[in-house]
Amino acid sequence: MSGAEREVVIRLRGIRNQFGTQVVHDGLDLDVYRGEVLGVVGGSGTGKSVLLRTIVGLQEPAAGEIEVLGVDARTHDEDKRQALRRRWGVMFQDGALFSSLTVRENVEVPLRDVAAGGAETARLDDETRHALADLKIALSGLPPFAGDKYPSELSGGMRKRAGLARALALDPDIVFLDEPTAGLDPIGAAEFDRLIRRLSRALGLTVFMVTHDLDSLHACCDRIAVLAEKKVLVTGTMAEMLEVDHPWVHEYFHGPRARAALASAAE
Ligand SMILES: Nc1ncnc2c1ncn2[C@@H]1O[C@H](COP(=O)(O)OP(=O)(O)OP(=O)(O)O)[C@@H](O)[C@H]1O
Repeated sequence: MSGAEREVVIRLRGIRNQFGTQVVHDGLDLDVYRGEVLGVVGGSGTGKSVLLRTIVGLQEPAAGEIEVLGVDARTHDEDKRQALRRRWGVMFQDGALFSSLTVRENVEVPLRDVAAGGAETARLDDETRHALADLKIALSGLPPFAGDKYPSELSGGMRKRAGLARALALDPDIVFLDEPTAGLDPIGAAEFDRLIRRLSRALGLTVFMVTHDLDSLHACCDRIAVLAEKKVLVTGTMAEMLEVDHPWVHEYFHGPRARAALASAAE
């Protein structure tokens, strides 16, 4: 399907972010299509995490338009913003789990929030909420016993899966992942990549993934967006990235690590 026929679920236009005199983004545009896994890459400090935070409303841009699922994400209508927030899930780098809650209780947090918001799920009883949480825990590839564990009792990889389970709690249209494979060993990272790919395909999830991991780009991303020069410099498939004539992009996609990732993807 060509880009013109696909549904745009995230549309950014003219985004500007700055901290004091430091301009991180200026005139940044990006379209993300429904059902795709988009990998967002760029040098350190190019503003990948700031971009993610901007889309999910944790960072107010100095300028620009943000449309998510057809809704103006910068609307001042708090009800609209809340309704939109329920349609995406976010997994931060360290999982950002509450350490005093079990994994199941962590996954239940968004389900409780929805109930508190008085939406149609307000009648969720404890048993249903537990069952829904357990479903997301299983979907994220965790064993059933993980639900009763506290985050500190889990491995790094399991904590990430728990963070993913929480991000999936409300059956989101879009999942935002901030460096999901950082800190995982190569086997754990490859398993996580496969999980993301499977979930995206099975659930029709759109995935916005900030990553440094070239293996992940090969294994699970449909498209890649490169941040450089304060904007999205280029978007395209991995094959298209190999053709881009820009010093950072060339070094990144042709350097020794890229060659190793390409070789292992071909195995
Ligand atoms: N809350 C903040 N206050 C001031 N400066 C910030 C803030 N958040 C981010 N920055 C700055 O914005 C720039 C981009 O940060 P960001 O974390 O998005 O980079 P990144 O591309 O994700 O980097 P990395 O790959 O190293 O994680 C950095 O220079 C950072 O110091």
